Amino acid sequence: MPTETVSLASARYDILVETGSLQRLGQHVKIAGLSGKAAIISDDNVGPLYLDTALSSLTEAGYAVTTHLFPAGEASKSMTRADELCRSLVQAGHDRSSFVVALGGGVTGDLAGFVAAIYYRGVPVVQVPTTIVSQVDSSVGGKTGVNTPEGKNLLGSFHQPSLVLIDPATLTSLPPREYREGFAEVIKHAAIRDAAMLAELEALNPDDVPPPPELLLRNLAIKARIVEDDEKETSGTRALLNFGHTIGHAIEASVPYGQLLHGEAISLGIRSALYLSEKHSSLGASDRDRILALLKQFQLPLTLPTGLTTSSLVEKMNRDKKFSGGQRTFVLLSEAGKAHTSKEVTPESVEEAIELLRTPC
Ligand SMILES: NC(=O)c1ccc[n+]([C@@H]2O[C@H](COP(=O)([O-])OP(=O)(O)OC[C@H]3O[C@@H](n4cnc5c(N)ncnc54)[C@H](O)[C@@H]3O)[C@@H](O)[C@H]2O)c1
Ligand SMILES: O=C(O)C(=O)C[C@@H](O)[C@H](O)[C@H](O)COP(=O)(O)O
Ligand SMILES: [Zn+2]
Repeated sequence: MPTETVSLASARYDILVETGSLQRLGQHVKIAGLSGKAAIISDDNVGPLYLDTALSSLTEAGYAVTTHLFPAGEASKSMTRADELCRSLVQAGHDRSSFVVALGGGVTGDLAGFVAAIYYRGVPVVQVPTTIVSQVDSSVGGKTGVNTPEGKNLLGSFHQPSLVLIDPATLTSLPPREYREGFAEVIKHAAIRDAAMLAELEALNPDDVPPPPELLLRNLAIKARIVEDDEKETSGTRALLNFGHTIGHAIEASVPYGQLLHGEAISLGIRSALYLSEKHSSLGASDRDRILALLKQFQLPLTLPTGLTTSSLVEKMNRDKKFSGGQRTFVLLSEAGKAHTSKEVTPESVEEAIELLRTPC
């Protein structure tokens, strides 16, 4: 089976990508060495579609399984839902020998991963991602957590999965908007590390679902290598995965959670980050236009929703986890495929980069 392995000082795990692999979840979990009772956490869109398959496969492999559903959507990435899920696991008799299976998109992966990170001070988690965002990005690397009204992912923990099992066939049930939003992260990976992949994405028809499994595998491998370099975002390499997120997260958190999908907010953030890259790094207009054209190809938004003031976005942005001790760090491109962090971006440029989003593209 096409596999990537993530090797960290603290953990080593496989990412398996194969059509139909959800039916063999139990076997793969066994090979990964997990024992104990399984708690599958999923949302109420994904549950009705894939819970039976996951449950049967784990049961056939000899696992006792309980299931825990929560309401779909970004608003569920909250401490309240994490608390409810933890209590539901306690009530279902899970103890330190249990493990969590996160079955769903990035919201499920982040929330269930966070539950696993804190449950009885930590139990293993298996990530079974079912969206583009989660298959190429959120299931890999161990960032788990929840939002607060003040900002995205402000509470959380690094908790690496024991296994990531990707079944690209699950993407066929995604509504078109939820399918396309994921390409913001796919394009981000190519933009920061692999200019050649931009051409492959240009050749992709957004209506051909699912995308080639090998493209998913190579795209998530970009993230896996960065995480191996800097697991906990301490040296600066992992911060590159935040390209487009500084302003993007501020926008996402400034409208009611879920109004803008994560990838849609990141598309806006990428437009701003391209502007800053031209102004404060060496990004050329042709690379900028190529990346903007790709975002358009996947019908991602490039203009701000109405009613957001620049000052309120700047205020939200100042809580970004890359900013500390009064130092503002941005991720810029020097050219397509090459990213770096910079502390040179001025407040005036940030305001311009936000104002730009009020103009058509
Ligand atoms: N931890 C990380 O490194 C990381 C990376 C990227 C994004 N994220 C987080 O991921 C979240 C966004 O993830 P997302 O875009 O997958 O959102 P999501 O999990 O909310 O999924 C989007 C929608 O699609 C539905 N859905 C999921 N899979 C489906 C399927 N196969 N068929 C039909 N419907 C399906 C969901 O129920 C939901 O309504 C954000 O909270 C973001 O912050 C985290
Ligand atoms: O894994 C990472 O590191 C990323 O930055 C990936 C991002 O796509 C993702 O949205 C992540 O959750 C953002 O991290 P945060 O630390 O800014 O919350
Ligand atoms: Zn993201």
